Formats: sequence, structure tokens, C-alpha cells
Amino acid sequence: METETKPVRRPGKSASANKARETDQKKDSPKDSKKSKVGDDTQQTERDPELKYGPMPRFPHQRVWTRAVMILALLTVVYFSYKTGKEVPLARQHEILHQRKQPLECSDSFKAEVEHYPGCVPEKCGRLISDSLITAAEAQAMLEIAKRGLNLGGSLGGASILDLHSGALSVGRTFINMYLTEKGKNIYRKSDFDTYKQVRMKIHRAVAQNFKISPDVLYLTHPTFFSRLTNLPPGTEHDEYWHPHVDKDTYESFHYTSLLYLSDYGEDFDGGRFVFIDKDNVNSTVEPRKGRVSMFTSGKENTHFVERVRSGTRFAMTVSFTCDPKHAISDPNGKVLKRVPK
Ligand SMILES: O=C(O)CCC(=O)C(=O)O
Ligand SMILES: [Fe+2]
Repeated sequence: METETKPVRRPGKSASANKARETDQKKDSPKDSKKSKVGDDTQQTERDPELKYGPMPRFPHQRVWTRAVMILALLTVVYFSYKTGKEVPLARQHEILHQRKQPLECSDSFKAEVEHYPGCVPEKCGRLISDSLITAAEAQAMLEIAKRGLNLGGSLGGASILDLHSGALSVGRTFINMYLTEKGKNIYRKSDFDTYKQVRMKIHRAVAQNFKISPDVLYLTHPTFFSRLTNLPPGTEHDEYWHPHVDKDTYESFHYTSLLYLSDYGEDFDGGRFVFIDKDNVNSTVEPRKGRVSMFTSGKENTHFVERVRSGTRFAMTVSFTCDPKHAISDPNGKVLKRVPK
């Protein structure tokens, strides 16, 4: 054991200790005192190890106890930071990103799934955020399209959706087909659908390019929709948008998910960040920015959730892609679909 403790004199603290040291110094011969200062110091520290190594232990097993307490404190900090997890911003609202990529290994289930579709397997799974794909004018036009439709309905709770393809619109606790209503049937002009298609095509090409697949093996799929989120308490389970999920599990046909943000985090709303739940309890956060596009593979490697909105209104669009031509949908034109997608 290393902690043999004796009562120890502490320099500068005890008058008797200093006195003893003075007496020691007086005992040195005048000849000795002419020796170099270095020599004197060395002798003194040799006699008094405390000066060299700091205060010596003062109670039994002091060193053991000190170390135990320090290790315990360190473990406590490590444990709590592990439990709480870390947050790494992937995209801040004030940043203007041309392309921020975060490549990842595909989850086994996603890899097994996309292998059924030759040419649709990504070179690498992961995420990409871009603020330079969609222009400010396009983002504004999409926001106006979203607001115009959503203003005809709205959920009782905090999440309302509008799907221009099927016409589905949240109203109260349920959904209606907006195109079957008097106000909804002529709400959009051809120019609105043209803008929508143009934006969709840009995102479609960017997804294909980023994941290094041909745009021809990628199809727009259901549901592709606008969302409007607020802090209203949920009226039904459809309003609970904050649960962690894997898109491939929630929406069977999804292989690639993209999001177009239509409002600004910290300006139009608070809360409502998009959060990827990563390995080792690390969360990568995306702060919505108007016109920002986020795209990612829809498997387990991109498990995520949206934080509850604390205040304001958050508009976004989920644009979904599949590798399975059976699940392809066409661009909207305001006509009622003969076959409503499942
Ligand atoms: O609006 C978002 O940021 C994400 C929405 C989402 O996770 C989804 O539509 O599956
Ligand atoms: Fe999702």
C-alpha cells in the first residue's frame, strides 16, 4: 500500500515548522552559504519532500480516497453525458449550404431491400442537405400553394397535411378529398402544378445524383405531401409527429426521402428541428430553413424524429421516392384520382 501517513509539517502554515526550518538553515556553515543557490534548494527539497511533491497525505489512506472520489466523479460525468447523448448540428438555420453530405453505412435491412431493384442501390447510404437547389422564388411559390390548400381545412391538433396528388386534406379529426369540395376543386391553376413539378423534378434529379443511381429507376411515391405543424395538443394519433421512426417502416414504399422546408426555424417557429438519431447516442440536427432540401436513404440508418413545435407554424413538404415502379405516382393536376393510393 502506498499511503503510509504521518503528521506532516505544511510550509507557510505552521510557525513551529518555519522556525525549525530557520534553525536548520542557521546550522549551515558560512562556507556552505556561499554555494550556488541551486545547491541550497536541492538540499532543502531533499530534506523536505513536501516542497518537491506538494502536501503529503494528512489522514489515513488519503491518496486512495482522493483517487476514488476523482474516479467516481469522472464516471458520473461520463454516465450522464452518455445518457443524455450529444447533439451535433448537421445544418444550422443561418448557414447557407451548397451541399453538406453525411455518408453512412446502409442498415442491413435497407441493403437487403434495395438489392431487389437493380440500379437503385445507393453507392453509400446517408444524408445530404442543400440550400442551393431550390430558388427563393420556388420556395415562396410552394409555400403559397401549401397555405392556400391547408387554409381550407386543418387538423384539430398540431399536424395538418395536404396531398396534392390524392387531394387528401386534414380536417378536424379526419381527412377529406379537397378536389371534391366546391372551394377546393378549382383552387389551383396550371402554373401552380407546373411549379410543383419543376421543384419535384429538381429534387428527383438531386437525389439520384447524390446517391449515384439513375433518375430513371427512381419514382415519385405516395405519400408526397405538405405539412403544417404547430404546438396544438394532439387531437388524434395523426397529430403526433414527434415520434422517432424509420420512413421505410412507416411508409412501405419509401426508399429515398426528401424534405423541402418552407419556413425558418427560429423566425417562423421554435422547436420543430429535424433530428437524426445516430449511433452512440449522438443526434444530428437539421434546423429548417426556407428552401432547404434534406435528402436521405429511408432505412434504419436514418432513424429520425421531428421535435415538437413550441411556437409559431412550421411548413414543409415531404417528397418521397421509391425504386418500385408498382408504387409510382404521377405529378398532380388537380383531377380526382380514380385509384386512391393506399
Ligand atoms: O417534416 C419533417 O422535417 C420530417 C417529416 C417526417 O419525418 C416524415 O414525413 O416522415
Ligand atoms: Fe419521417
